[in-house]
Amino acid sequence: MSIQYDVEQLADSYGVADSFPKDFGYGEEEADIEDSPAPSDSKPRILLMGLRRSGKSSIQKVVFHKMSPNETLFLESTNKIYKDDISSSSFVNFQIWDFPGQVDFFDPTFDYEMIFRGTGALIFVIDAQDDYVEALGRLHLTVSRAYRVNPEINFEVFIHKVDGLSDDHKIETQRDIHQRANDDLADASLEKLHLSFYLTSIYDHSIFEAFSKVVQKLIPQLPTLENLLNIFISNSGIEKAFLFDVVSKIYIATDSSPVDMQSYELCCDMIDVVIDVSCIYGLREDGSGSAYDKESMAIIKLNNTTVLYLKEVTKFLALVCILREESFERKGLIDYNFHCFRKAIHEVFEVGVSTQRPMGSQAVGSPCNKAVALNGTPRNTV
Ligand SMILES: Nc1nc2c(ncn2[C@@H]2O[C@H](COP(=O)(O)OP(=O)(O)OP(=O)(O)O)[C@@H](O)[C@H]2O)c(=O)[nH]1
Repeated sequence: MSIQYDVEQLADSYGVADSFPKDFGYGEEEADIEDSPAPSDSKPRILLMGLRRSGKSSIQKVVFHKMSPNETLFLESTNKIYKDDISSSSFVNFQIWDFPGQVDFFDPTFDYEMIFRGTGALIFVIDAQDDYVEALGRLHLTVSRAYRVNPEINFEVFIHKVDGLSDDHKIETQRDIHQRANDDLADASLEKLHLSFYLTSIYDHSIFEAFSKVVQKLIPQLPTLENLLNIFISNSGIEKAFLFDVVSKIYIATDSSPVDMQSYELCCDMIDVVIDVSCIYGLREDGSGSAYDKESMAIIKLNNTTVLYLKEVTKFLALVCILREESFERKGLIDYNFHCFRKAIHEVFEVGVSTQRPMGSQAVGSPCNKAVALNGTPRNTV
């Protein structure tokens, strides 16, 4: 039995008009994209805002630059907006803007309208170990201003540094912040402004999980990716599958069964192991080559009859699956289904690329044929 028919049909029938991501693989498109990248300022943004020392730079460094959490203790205070373009190394085709806590961005010389107009998500970081009354005031001011400029922004609140709190305290803090923030919005007649809350810490996987959810909301192809994963796992006897952005360990999609933190952590750890081993033993003698390429795959058998299976999907994406040992006996079937799945994923994004380039004349990412949608995701103007 194979899933070839289903997934191909799905990919074919999916009229992708969006260009996310700009670069998903190898070959021709890549050269064009490299040749004419979109001006970095026109890329959709994820803003990191919050009071001083709330942990904004640490989040960005840990998630996108592999900084170890302990090293963040030595981070200096940010004193100007730091724009981080991570799209060259990651599937996540966004700019992350880290704001210095002390800047008054409502200063008249500060063009906040321009900033909010091109924003996909605004992450407001609140230090849960500190008194958060001032932070709540600033949260309200920030989101209400941003909402007036661009109501399509996703507003995400990271209740951060929860590693220092007991489980009960965490829940109580979240409830209290949720209640007060929404009361403030109701008082300002902004009930339509929706805030999403996450408990996060850089000392565990919660920050990666929260960032995954933020990024997923900005991926127009998400429902298709989920469908493909559902079809793949149900036809292959797999229990859970994540499509990972390898560099950041953000999962950009998973099947529709619930995510439990332990499975996610296991898969993250597997990516670390594969990349670390590959960096040490996988490169050529002169140090050339890549730690992650088309050949990348790994199988880890755990002592509880669970198997972890990782395979390369695109230059930036890996599929990591969790399955029982007995299902893994049908590895041939799984590999065949994976082959179809991989092809479908490439097609999903290829459709987006080809609809962007009539007669091959326009490079993907060219500002001429791409606009930023209201929610900040790249959108085809044709
Ligand atoms: N316990 C704990 N400490 C954290 C966490 N995240 C960040 N920190 C610490 O918080 C301090 C401030 O972090 P920064 O990332 O510099 O904060 P910031 O919001 O960028 O600060 P400004 O640049 O001044 O706006 C550092 O000492 C970090 O180590 C966390 O999840 N848990």
